[in-house]
Amino acid sequence: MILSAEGISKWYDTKPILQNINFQIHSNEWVSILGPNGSGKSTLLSCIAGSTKINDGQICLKGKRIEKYPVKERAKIIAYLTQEALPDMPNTVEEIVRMGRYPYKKLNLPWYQKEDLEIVEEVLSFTDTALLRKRQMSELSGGERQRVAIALALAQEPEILLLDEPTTYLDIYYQLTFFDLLRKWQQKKQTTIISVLHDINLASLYSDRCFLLKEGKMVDMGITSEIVTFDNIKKTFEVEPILMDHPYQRVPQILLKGEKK
Ligand SMILES: Nc1ncnc2c1ncn2[C@@H]1O[C@H](COP(=O)(O)OP(=O)(O)OP(=O)(O)O)[C@@H](O)[C@H]1O
Repeated sequence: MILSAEGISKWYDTKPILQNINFQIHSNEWVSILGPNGSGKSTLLSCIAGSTKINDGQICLKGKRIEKYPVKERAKIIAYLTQEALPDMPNTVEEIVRMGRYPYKKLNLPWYQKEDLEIVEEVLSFTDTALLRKRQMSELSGGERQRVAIALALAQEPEILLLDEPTTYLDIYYQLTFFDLLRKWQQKKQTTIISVLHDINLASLYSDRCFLLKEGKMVDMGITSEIVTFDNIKKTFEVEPILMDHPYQRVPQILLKGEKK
């Protein structure tokens, strides 16, 4: 087990945001966190990243409480791609992706060793950002920025990759390319992926397990095909979906009914 949460709760002022959340995540799993707007998904991810302090319970990373890790040590294990796009920085794409190697910088040695530059090349090519390497962030489109942010996270070579709505700015070509790429990366590097997703169909296609959150509580968790059910979707999102079996992948996919004109 690489990560565990025991009875975690979070509140702002007196408002409960996460209530008594428990889970265990194993190495090399892909877990998606699903739930309606405001259900606490991003907060949960931020707590796992160690960026938001919990008020109760504990989160353990490789058997040690997350708050005990020095930031640089934690960054070697966890990369966290937040919902906010990368800010405009006066740097080229290549320089930004190289920043992902910072946690590995050794005292009294230059920032980039040969292996750092090799991994930067690998992620630039993996994320299809090599052609953008000399461009400034301010010159990039939303989707291009998103791919640079992903490249930066991968350059950290994390054992756990936390992704908060990673497809927001991506068209369907890059959504699929990105998820296929992540799966390849996961197989190659044995990465554990935890993603907050709104797209239930993508979650169903790519995740091993799903957590279903509503109003800060865990409604259900388990193997994706057992979580993406009519009853769960209705109960959690208050929408009645049509559930279909994907003709090739044999996983559940949802269709929305909508009103006919
Ligand atoms: N810093 C904060 N201070 C006060 N309340 C907050 C703060 N951050 C989040 N919240 C509240 O916590 C609740 C959960 O927010 P969170 O962003 O975790 O939900 P979410 O499930 O990721 O939502 P979405 O799908 O809309 O992104 C919301 O009601 C939000 O307003």
